[in-house]
Amino acid sequence: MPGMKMPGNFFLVGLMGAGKTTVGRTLARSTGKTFLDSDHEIEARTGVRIPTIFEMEGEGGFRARECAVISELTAMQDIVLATGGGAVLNPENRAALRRGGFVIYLRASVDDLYQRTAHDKNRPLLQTANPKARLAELFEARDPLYREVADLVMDTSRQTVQHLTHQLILQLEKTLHAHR
Ligand SMILES: Nc1ncnc2c1ncn2[C@@H]1O[C@H](COP(=O)(O)OP(=O)(O)O)[C@@H](O)[C@H]1O
Ligand SMILES: O=C(O)C1=C[C@@H](OP(=O)(O)O)[C@@H](O)[C@H](O)C1
Ligand SMILES: [Mg+2]
Repeated sequence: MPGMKMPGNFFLVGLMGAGKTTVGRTLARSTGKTFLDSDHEIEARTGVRIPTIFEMEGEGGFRARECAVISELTAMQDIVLATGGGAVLNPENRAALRRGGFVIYLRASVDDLYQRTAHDKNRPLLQTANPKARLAELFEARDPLYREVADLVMDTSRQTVQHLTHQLILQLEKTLHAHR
């Protein structure tokens, strides 16, 4: 639905491999909004990739940078923001997300998340002996936090990115219309 205009910001949350970055980009294109990704923003500001930040500053250093970026980006207008999977861990970030826009939780099964992230070396938290077990732990710990901030929960299992984007736009139109 290119050219269709909807008001406000859309923020995507969910685990690694949920499709926040991929779906966020297509959703922005379809709604005429600016696409931003908190991880890309952190990489642009530091000049290094995410794994290097984890190596040099630990997860705590990364989270501090993520919090600063989320605070800034959630105050912008007419954007689609793909957050990093751990952004919801910080209550400040959760408040900023809820305050600044319409929050969409992209949900997927652990099996799907694992398949989508298995060959990617850019997620330091999954560089373990058993990344699938790690994803299952993260799912357990974070699913309630994603639900807490979400205005809309979208199941992404066995759905193409194109189909999901289309479904999302239909859902958003319906929800935003009902709240008018
Ligand atoms: N609905 C989907 N179906 C199949 N593959 C997907 C889907 N969404 C994302 N992917 C793929 O999964 C990988 C991770 O997607 P990404 O957008 O980086 O997730 P996130 O930003 O949530 O970690 C990418 O290779 C992407 O092409
Ligand atoms: O879940 C997490 O804690 C993380 C998710 C990553 O983003 P994606 O969810 O886009 O993979 C990235 O922010 C970092 O590796 C930490
Ligand atoms: Mg991403």
